Amino acid sequence: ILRGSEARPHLKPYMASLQLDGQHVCGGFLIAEQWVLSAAHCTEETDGKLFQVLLGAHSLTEPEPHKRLYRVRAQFPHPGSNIHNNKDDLLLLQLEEKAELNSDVRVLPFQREDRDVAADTECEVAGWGTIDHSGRRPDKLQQVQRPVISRDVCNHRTRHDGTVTRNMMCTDSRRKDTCKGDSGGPLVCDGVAEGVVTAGSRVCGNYKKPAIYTRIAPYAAWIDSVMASADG
Ligand SMILES: NCc1cccc(NC(=O)c2cccc3[nH]c(C(N)=O)cc23)c1
Repeated sequence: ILRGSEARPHLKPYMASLQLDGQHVCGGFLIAEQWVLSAAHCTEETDGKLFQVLLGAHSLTEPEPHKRLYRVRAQFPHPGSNIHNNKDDLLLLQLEEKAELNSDVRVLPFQREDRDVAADTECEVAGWGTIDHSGRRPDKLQQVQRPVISRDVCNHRTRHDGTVTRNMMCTDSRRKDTCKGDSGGPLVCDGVAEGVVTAGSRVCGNYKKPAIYTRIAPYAAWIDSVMASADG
């Protein structure tokens, strides 16, 4: 998160850190006791290894009362996701066991009504992604509030030039923005997860490249079917 602020500890108890060998790679969030939603692009450089999922954390390194690392039983990238574009950039992770829910670990509801969030709506995004252009990484969860911009503005030829589909949404990226390592985290508007951070053009903090999110509502049926079909 560029030019955000430290989140109030454990006030976003749905936040997950997807880790490999103890390193934060991507964000994610708890959508059910045994399920985390993130971005399919996060698996690009994992060489087939399964993530571990850190829940209940504010600091990535300090001991905290309800912080716990969960193993992943299975990972389900959306079948339409691919490395060449941002389409269907969603990843479902089934935890080895149900997460223990408590004051620091909580499920976040996601939007099921497929209707665009109005432009200028202020939404919040959080993550342990890079906090400056030198790629510095935070120890503590960061957050930033960003206004939604219309798909038409986001698709202007000087911005994302028509690549933003109806299954995506955008927020203004002037100065304050998402960045490397924030992918997979939720865009929360009025307490509901409306989108999942995607790297898009990978650019951070440049108003000409608004942040792009995969809208969740169009994928509610896919999410429900994967959760229903997986064992346990
Ligand atoms: N503001 C939109 C936004 C949201 C989330 C992430 C990103 N930016 C990256 O993720 C990124 C940035 C720079 C070099 C990078 N290299 C790689 C990579 N996978 O090799 C990713 C990146 C941008």
